[in-house]
Amino acid sequence: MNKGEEGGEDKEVVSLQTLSKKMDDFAKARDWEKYHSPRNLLLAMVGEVGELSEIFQWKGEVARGCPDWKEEEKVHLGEELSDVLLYLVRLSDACGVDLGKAALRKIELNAIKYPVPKKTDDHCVGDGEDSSSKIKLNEEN
Ligand SMILES: Nc1ccn([C@H]2C[C@H](O)[C@@H](COP(=O)(O)OP(=O)(O)OP(=O)(O)O)O2)c(=O)n1
Repeated sequence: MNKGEEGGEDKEVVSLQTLSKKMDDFAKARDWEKYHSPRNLLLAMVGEVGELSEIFQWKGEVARGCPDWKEEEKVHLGEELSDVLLYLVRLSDACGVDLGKAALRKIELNAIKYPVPKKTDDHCVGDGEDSSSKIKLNEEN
């Protein structure tokens, strides 16, 4: 773990490598590596996504930042998000995929697929054209 360069002492940057190493140590110490096959890890992760979904089930729309949630609900949310992330990191390792590198590459691909609208397209907002024509303009680029 590294301290954030600009943050204070409490701003720790947690790397994917740190999580990966800790999961590896956790599994080795318990002799659980034999259970951590790609398929098992995928199923475990999907199970945790289900547990994460349960937290949101029947709540209706939730505002960004979950401002109305009780502290214990936020703690529970953090636990379920962590379970998903930890299994995802472990699954990537089990498949020989460098998740950090793959994710950075994917962000670049996303930016190519969904380019930022050109400034000339933006002027149509408030120029009397509706938003559907703006979307059309963007799609033509
Ligand atoms: N074979 C296992 C079992 C657990 N874990 C780790 C990864 C997860 O972070 C967490 C999952 O533990 P549980 O299966 O006990 O799931 P929960 O913590 O969600 O508990 P519960 O399902 O009782 O709410 O433990 C693991 O690496 N390998």
